[in-house]
Amino acid sequence: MIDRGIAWGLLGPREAEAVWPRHILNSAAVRELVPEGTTVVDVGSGAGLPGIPLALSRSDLEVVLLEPLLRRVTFLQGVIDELGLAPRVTVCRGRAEEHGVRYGAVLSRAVAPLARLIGWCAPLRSDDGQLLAMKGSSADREITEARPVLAEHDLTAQVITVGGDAAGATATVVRMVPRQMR
Ligand SMILES: C[S@@+](CC[C@H](N)C(=O)[O-])C[C@H]1O[C@@H](n2cnc3c(N)ncnc32)[C@H](O)[C@@H]1O
Repeated sequence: MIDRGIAWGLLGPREAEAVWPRHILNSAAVRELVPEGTTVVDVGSGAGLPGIPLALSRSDLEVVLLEPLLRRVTFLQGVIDELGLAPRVTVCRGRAEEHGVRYGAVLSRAVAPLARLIGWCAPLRSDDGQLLAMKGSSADREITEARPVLAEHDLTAQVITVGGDAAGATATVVRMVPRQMR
């Protein structure tokens, strides 16, 4: 699977060794924050991150991988078929701002600065849903920059570090919920 990701240009050749900690375990770490049995959209899924590791580690979730680029959508459909994840996991070709479906968890990793991401993702959140944006060390700065957009959507943001169990990978996630849900 890693070879195929490199062949398809979805992973750098020098990234092969780091795939487990940097991509797969980092992605799976977000499972701690996703409520049981909910619907999830992975916005800008790319090579299936974080949606595929999340779906593999949480069989209670229905996961939609949302991705605008045809080549990546074709790759993702191949991964879903090979891993036997259908119909629980599906791929949808499209852009977040045009998707128009609502989910319990709107997930993203390395897609856009938080302020832009909120504008795309907030309309995809169900009434009791949350936005989960996987970010690195820029999380606090991005929250500060996104304050006007957070207010516009009546959302509050919190930085949470997840993972760090025996597998060792951690992830920094910005969790956004309506002010009254906090
Ligand atoms: C840097 S890649 C990250 C892929 C993956 N999430 C990861 O962590 O490796 C960003 C992805 O977001 C997708 N993307 C860009 N704009 C988007 C939009 N408006 N809606 C949905 N996906 C978008 C791109 O096609 C690309 O696959």
